[in-house]
Amino acid sequence: MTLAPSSADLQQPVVRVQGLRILFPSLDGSDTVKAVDGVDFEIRPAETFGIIGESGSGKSTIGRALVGLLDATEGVVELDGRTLNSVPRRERRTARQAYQIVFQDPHAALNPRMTLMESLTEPLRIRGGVSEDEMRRKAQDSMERVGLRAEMLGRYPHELSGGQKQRANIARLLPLNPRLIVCDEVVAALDVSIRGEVLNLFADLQRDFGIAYAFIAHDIAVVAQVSDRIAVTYLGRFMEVGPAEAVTERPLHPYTTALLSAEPRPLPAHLREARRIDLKGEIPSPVDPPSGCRFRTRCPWAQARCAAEVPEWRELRPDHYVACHFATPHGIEAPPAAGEHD
Ligand SMILES: Nc1ncnc2c1ncn2[C@@H]1O[C@H](COP(=O)(O)OP(=O)(O)OP(=O)(O)O)[C@@H](O)[C@H]1O
Repeated sequence: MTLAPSSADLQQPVVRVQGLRILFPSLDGSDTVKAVDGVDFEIRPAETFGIIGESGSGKSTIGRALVGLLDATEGVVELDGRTLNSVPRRERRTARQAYQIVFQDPHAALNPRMTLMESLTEPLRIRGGVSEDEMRRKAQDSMERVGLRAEMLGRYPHELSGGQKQRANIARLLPLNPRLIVCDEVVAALDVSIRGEVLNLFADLQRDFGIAYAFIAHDIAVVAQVSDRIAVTYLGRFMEVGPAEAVTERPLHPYTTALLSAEPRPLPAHLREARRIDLKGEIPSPVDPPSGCRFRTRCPWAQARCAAEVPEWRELRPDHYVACHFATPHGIEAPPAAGEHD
C-alpha cells in the first residue's frame, strides 16, 4: 500500500502542516528550546517550497519533521492527506519511503562499504517483493536518469566526486517513486561549478516525475532560482510566505528585506536606498524568544505594539502572506527610527 493519491484528489497537497511545534530540552536539561513554534503551510504536488532563514531558525527541524525523522511536539503533519501515525504499523515503513530527505554531505548518506549497486538496491530489498533482476534493472535506470553511467554501479563512494555522490544519492531514491524530497542544503558542500548541474537535475526529475521538494538553504539566490514559493523563517516561526519572485523582489517583511540586504548580489531597485536593512546582532535564543513579533529586537521599525501583540498572519497579495503589524501590499509603512526595543 502506498499513500499515492487517486486522480480524484490530485490537487490535494502533498504536505499539509498545521500548528507544528517542536520543542527540545536544552543541553543542561533545565530549559526548553522552541525550535519550531507554530507553523502552518502546504506543499503542493510538483512544487518546490523554499525555506530560508538564518542558522538556528528551525529550517532543518521542520525538514526532519516532514519525513517523520522527528515527531511533532504539537500540531499535525499530513502527507497526501494522512499522518504517518495513522498508517497501520506494518505498512508504515513502505508508506514512509515516498517521503525522503537528502542532506548536505552526500558522502555521509552512502555506506562507504557498499558498492553503488548495493546502495541503490537496498531500499527495495528492505521493502521486499521485488526480484533481484528487477532491482538491478531499476538501479541501472536510476543511474542513467541522474546522468551517471550504469558501469559505475560497481564502484564505492570514495571513488566518486562530490557531484557524482550527490547524483548517486538521488538515484537511490528514484526506485521508491518519491512524492516529496526534503533537500537540506543539498548543494552547499558542492563546488560552485557543479551546483548548477545538480540543481538542474532536481528540476528535471520534478518535471518528469512530479516530485515535490522542500528546499532548505542559506543561499537565497539558490533558493530563489529553484523555488515556486519561499517561506522566510525566524526563531521557529514563518515571517513571510509567498511566490519566490515576489518574496525576493518585493518582500513584505522587514526580516526578508534584511536577509536580501545581506546578499552580495544586487538588490532589487526599490531596496537599494531607503528600504535597506542591515541585520545587527545575533539571533536571540529560541529558549526565550522575544514577546510579540520575534524579529522586533532587531527591526528598525519596531513599535511598542510589536512587543505587545503577535502579528496576525495576513494575505496582502495573492498567495503572499506576512506576519508584521506594519506591512502593506507596497512594503512597510511604519515611521523609521521609531525603534522601541523593550
Ligand atoms: N536535538 C536537538 N536538541 C536541542 N536543540 C536542538 C536540537 N536540534 C535542533 N536544536 C536547536 O533548535 C534550533 C533550530 O535548529 P535547526 O537546526 O532546525 O535550525 P536551522 O535553521 O536548520 O539552522 P542551520 O541552518 O544552522 O542548520 C537551534 O537553536 C538548535 O540549536
